[in-house]
Amino acid sequence: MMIDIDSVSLSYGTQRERKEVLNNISFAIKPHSICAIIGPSGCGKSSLLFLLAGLRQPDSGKIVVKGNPRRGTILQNYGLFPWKTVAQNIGLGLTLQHMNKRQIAEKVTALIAEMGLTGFDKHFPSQLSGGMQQRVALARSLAIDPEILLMDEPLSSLDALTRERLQNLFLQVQKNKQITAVIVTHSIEEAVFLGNTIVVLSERPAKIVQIVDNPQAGDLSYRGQEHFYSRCNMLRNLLREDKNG
Ligand SMILES: Nc1ncnc2c1ncn2[C@@H]1O[C@H](COP(=O)(O)OP(=O)(O)OP(=O)(O)O)[C@@H](O)[C@H]1O
Repeated sequence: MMIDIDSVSLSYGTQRERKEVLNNISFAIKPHSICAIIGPSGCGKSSLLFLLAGLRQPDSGKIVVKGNPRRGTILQNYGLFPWKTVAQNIGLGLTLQHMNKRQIAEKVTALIAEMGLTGFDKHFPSQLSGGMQQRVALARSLAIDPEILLMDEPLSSLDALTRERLQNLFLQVQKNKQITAVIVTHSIEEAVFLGNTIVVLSERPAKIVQIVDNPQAGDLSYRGQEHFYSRCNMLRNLLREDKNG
């Protein structure tokens, strides 16, 4: 296993006013696979991603990441710097690693082309559509050649077709570069299309409702298949049962 999440619990607040967010969460993520995390709004998905990114520590339990992989993270709202251009935003991680300027420029140019952003390198984020900003955020996290990519709603607020195009693009990159990815999503279809494993969380405090094995994920033709719809329905029922139950 690449990542082992073992009996993890987390709360916010003080002793007197504790808000329990994650309750005894355990699952494992295989190398080079995609794990989708889905659950009701506010249940604790982003908090779980924060723990995986090492930005926060659990109250109890542990998260073990094998080796010392390079981790790329895309937090909600893409985290782009508005005063930096597309090229500067994408090259940020490399600049921080003190890579030389020529190498950064080469890598950034290649990523800009890969993400279909050619001609926009000198633009600022505010001059781009939401979908383009999300591609910049994806390019920035890919620039450091992450072995693990952690993403919080990276494709939200896109129209359906742009979202599907970016999902396809992401799948191709993830396969080519053998990335282990975790994606937090509100979208049942996205979880089923991308997630080799789908972790279904309950209302807060989030417990595991089910861990769904989804071997067909990663196949670009999956969306059009009968089985895709039955998987989506199964997931919808799991989420609904939890809400009603
Ligand atoms: N730093 C914090 N301090 C206190 N409470 C917090 C903090 N961060 C998140 N919370 C609360 O913890 C709960 C879980 O938040 P989190 O963002 O993890 O949920 P989520 O499932 O990602 O939500 P959404 O689906 O709406 O993005 C929410 O009730 C939120 O208000």
